[in-house]
Amino acid sequence: MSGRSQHQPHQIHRQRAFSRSPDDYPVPPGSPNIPALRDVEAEVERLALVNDIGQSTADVVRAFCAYMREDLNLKYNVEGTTPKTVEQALRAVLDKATVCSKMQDCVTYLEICRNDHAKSDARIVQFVEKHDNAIQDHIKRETEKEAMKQKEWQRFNDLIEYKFEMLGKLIEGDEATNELKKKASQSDMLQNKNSTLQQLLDEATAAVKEMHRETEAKTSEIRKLQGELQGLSNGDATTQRSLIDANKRADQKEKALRDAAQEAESLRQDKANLEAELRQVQDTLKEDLENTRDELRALKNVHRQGDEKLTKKLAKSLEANAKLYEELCDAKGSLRVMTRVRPLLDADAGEEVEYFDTERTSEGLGKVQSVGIPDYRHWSIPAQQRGEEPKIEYYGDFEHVFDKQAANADVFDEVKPVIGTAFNGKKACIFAYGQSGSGKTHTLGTAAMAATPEEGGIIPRSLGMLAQWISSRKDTWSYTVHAQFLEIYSEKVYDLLAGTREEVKIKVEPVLGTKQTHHYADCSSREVTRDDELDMDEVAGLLDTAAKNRRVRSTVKNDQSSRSHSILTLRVVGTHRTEGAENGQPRRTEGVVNLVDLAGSEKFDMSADKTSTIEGTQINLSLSVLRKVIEQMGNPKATRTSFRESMLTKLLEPCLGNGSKVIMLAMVSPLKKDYDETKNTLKFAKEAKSAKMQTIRGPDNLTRSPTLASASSSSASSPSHSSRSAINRTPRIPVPGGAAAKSSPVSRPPLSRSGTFQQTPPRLNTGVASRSRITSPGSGSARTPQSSSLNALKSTNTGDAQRYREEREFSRIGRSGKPPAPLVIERDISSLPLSPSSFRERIASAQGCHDNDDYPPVPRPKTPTTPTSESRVPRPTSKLGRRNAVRRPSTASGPRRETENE
Ligand SMILES: Nc1ncnc2c1ncn2[C@@H]1O[C@H](COP(=O)(O)OP(=O)(O)OP(=O)(O)O)[C@@H](O)[C@H]1O
Repeated sequence: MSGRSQHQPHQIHRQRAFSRSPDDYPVPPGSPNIPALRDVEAEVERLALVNDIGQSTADVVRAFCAYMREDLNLKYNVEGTTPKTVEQALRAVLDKATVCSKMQDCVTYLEICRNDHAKSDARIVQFVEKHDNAIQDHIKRETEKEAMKQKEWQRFNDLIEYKFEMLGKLIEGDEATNELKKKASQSDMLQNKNSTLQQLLDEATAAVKEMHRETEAKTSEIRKLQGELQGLSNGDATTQRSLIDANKRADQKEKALRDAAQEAESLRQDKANLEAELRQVQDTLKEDLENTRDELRALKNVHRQGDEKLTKKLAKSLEANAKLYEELCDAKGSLRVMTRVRPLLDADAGEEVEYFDTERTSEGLGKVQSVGIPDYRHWSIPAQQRGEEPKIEYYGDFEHVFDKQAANADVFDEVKPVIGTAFNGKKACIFAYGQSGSGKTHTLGTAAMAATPEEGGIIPRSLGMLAQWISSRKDTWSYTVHAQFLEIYSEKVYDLLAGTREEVKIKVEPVLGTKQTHHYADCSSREVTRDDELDMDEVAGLLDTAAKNRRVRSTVKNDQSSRSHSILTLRVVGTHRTEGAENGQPRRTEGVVNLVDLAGSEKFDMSADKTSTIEGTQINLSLSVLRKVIEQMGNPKATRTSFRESMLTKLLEPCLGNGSKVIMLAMVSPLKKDYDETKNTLKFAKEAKSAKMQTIRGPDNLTRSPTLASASSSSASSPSHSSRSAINRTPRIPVPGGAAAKSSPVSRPPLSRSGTFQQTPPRLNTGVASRSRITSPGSGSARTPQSSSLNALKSTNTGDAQRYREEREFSRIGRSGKPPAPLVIERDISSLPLSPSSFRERIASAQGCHDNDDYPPVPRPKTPTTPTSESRVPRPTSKLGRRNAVRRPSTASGPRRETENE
């Protein structure tokens, strides 16, 4: 407290000093300490400058110095005071001042704060004062507003109340309206009711009126009746009379009733009589019926006996027919040549037509079947200028000439006797020759597509005939048929029925009893019979497969030109059911038919590509070899044959001789542009025809010694011959298609050690130069001819070809005598599409066209099957007329060509 009280005056003083600079303190003149004090002040300033001391401290020192100066000036204004003392005093003061200054600083700070607070308070007070008024105003205004709101609120409440009041009134009004409406509707109803009641009332009134009227009327009526009654009661004669009449009528009716009763009685009597009569008749009839039944039974027995006799007779007559048939074929010759002129097709529109004369009459011979075409080669220009016609060059006399109106059925009628001989155990071969597009495939029926079954060619018709043949002989014969379909393309052989396109190997086998060898295709054949019937589905499937597999190509002449030769071989083995069965040697026939669709002969085409050129060359080469062979066979001076020069003739070798019946179909185009090829084909046909005249002979006749040839042809019937022959020293494989294939019931050797012929493996290539390969489970690979050569040798000693087959069969089956495993045919034709008119239909349709009893064939009426072609080229009446007529329009719808009159 004392310190504080001490410092209070200083404090006040210092407060004043803060506001002064050192210069404000003047140094009293003459003061000895003054310079030292100045130093202190300077030092303080310096220290303050370098921040060694705080500003407040510096201020304190400065204030103190100033104080001291004053003090000194006041107290020590004496000379002699030493600066050292002053300085020490100053230093002590300074130390004290430092402490003080710190305390002073706090005090000052507090003071400042207090001042600031005071200022703030003042400002606050000022602010409060300043704003207090505004607040007061605001409160005042708010209060006023509140009052107004209260007022408004009051008004609003008043309004609401008013509205509620009005609403209540409105509701009351609605209720009143509804009430009114109800009352209105009630009033309507009442009105309606009222009007209804009124109406009812009106009606009732009217009814009452009516009743009144009626009452009045009744009353008047009653009165009237009363009047009448009065009149009646007076009694009159009229009523009496009517009563008498009524009585009479009643009597009459009674009488009529009595009469009717009498009649009914007599009728009842009649009925009883009739019933008795009927019973009598029935008894008599029953008796008759019984008698008739007995008679019928007796007749049936007689008929059965007759039937059996008839069946036997029929079988005999069938055989006699077949024999006659063969004789007919023999009489007609081994090689028969027929020509067919293709009709015009739509594709031929605009083409110039060749003239054909097919009705040549030869003096002394009557009509002969030949083909005449104008010899344009020798039709010189001067002759043309002179108006001369070209000379007609004739080719023939052929077996038959089918003109453009002939149908496939007509062709088949001509060739079917030959096919029939094959079914009966002979060999037959039908081949179609001609330029590309001339109709070979159409005639043979090998194409996959045929618009209708009726267009079916020789192949489907033959199969139809075969089916008929087998079924009609079912009672007496059992047949097994095997089929093989080969294709020769570029001198390579393929199996058309196989799923693959692998080349078939050609092997050579010796012919039993001869020095001959034959070629055969080493591939499997298909059995097409099942349950003693021709399996039509199987056959149709095979034909479809073959048609699909055959190589065809579009050429200038034909859209679907066959680029290969195809050979369908059918081997028909028949076993008689009874004849010889009792002693184990059933009568057996084995026939082969070959149906050959040759590739089209062609002119060399400069513009053709390499493949076509090679193809064409190969085709022409093989055809020329065939031509050469036929020529050699017809030439008695020929010493050799060219069978081995081409694959075609190699395979056809066995069926072109050795008693085989051959038909050549020479196909020609009707177009003038094909003149050269037509002439060429006709020339070949003419040559073949003359070959027939020389009696066709097989290669044996030409190349073998007469002894061997005869041995070959009669080996089946002369068992001793082979033993005489030198060849019995060499193992030989019998070729049943040779002499052994012939039907020879008498000389048949014992059938087999193991069983019947049904167990014969399906070998096909008998009679043609091919041999089937058999694939059966467990039997391993195909059996080759050499594998059974030992057995063949043994059998050769017996001299019987049939026996050799038996031996071979026996060895194939095995010594155990077990029958062979079933034949397995591996093929997959599921992916092949069926043709629109499938072979099945074509065969079935052909089946209905002929039966087995029509031998010799009855010529069918020649109905044109292609009316368009018929209409295109009408038959000319005269030769010249015909010649001119051939240039008529090619199609009915196509462009017409002017008749060219030369
Ligand atoms: N008699 C015919 N009636 C109706 N059309 C026929 C007749 N002959 C042939 N054709 C038709 O002529 C065309 C050619 O016939 P096809 O294919 O049979 O000739 P091709 O001689 O076999 O020929 P390629 O040797 O080139 O195979 C075919 O469209 C065929 O339908």
